[in-house]
Amino acid sequence: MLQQQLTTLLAQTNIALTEKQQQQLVRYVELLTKWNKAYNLTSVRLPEEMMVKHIMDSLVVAPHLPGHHYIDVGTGPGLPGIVLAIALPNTHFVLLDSLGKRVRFLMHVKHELGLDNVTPVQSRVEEYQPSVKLDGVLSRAFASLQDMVDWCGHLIDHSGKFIALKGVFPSEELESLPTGVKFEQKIALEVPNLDAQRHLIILSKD
Ligand SMILES: C[S@@+](CC[C@H](N)C(=O)[O-])C[C@H]1O[C@@H](n2cnc3c(N)ncnc32)[C@H](O)[C@@H]1O
Repeated sequence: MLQQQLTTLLAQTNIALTEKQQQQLVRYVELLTKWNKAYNLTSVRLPEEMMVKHIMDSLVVAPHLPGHHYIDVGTGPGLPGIVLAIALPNTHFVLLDSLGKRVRFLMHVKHELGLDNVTPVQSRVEEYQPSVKLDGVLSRAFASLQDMVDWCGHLIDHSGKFIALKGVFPSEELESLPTGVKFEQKIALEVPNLDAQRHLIILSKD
């Protein structure tokens, strides 16, 4: 049933996934549903709702990630990082969260899905030092753009990007960006069966 729903949703996008990738996404929703009861991972309880609000909402970011090394800051249960790691198997994602139980869940998902391209890390982002040069810092439901830039500035150099998944276009947040950072691009995202605005906001160092 979840597989059928995923197939129908994917048909409304230009994202092509193999059967294995689709099975991994379905299994991830099953794990989220199972462990949500014990770990309180997301306020979305129903798997069919997760498929739209979490899986598709994260998946539509995949075509907009050039490069091969990203960090998902405040990833929680792995959103968008786990979904993107499934969709982009040649790209590596550090999945960072300060909460131990969420990172334990991510280790379990990594193992269950055989995801070699994710590294779950428990740390406050301000204290984390990447071991490789990162192409971008991703975030979803994490912080204001200003806080994201303040807390994550040390993670990227001038070629890296800050990439935030937002709802309503964050005009006020963009007006109060810290100095040394510039707005590069906004991308309006279409999420099938989701009646809400979604934007990708891309910033870089000035
Ligand atoms: C609202 S949740 C969003 C989770 C996920 N990105 C999503 O879209 O569902 C924010 C997450 O950020 C984490 N977080 C907040 N401040 C943090 C910090 N300074 N460093 C690392 N993680 C942080 C929290 O533990 C929480 O899991």
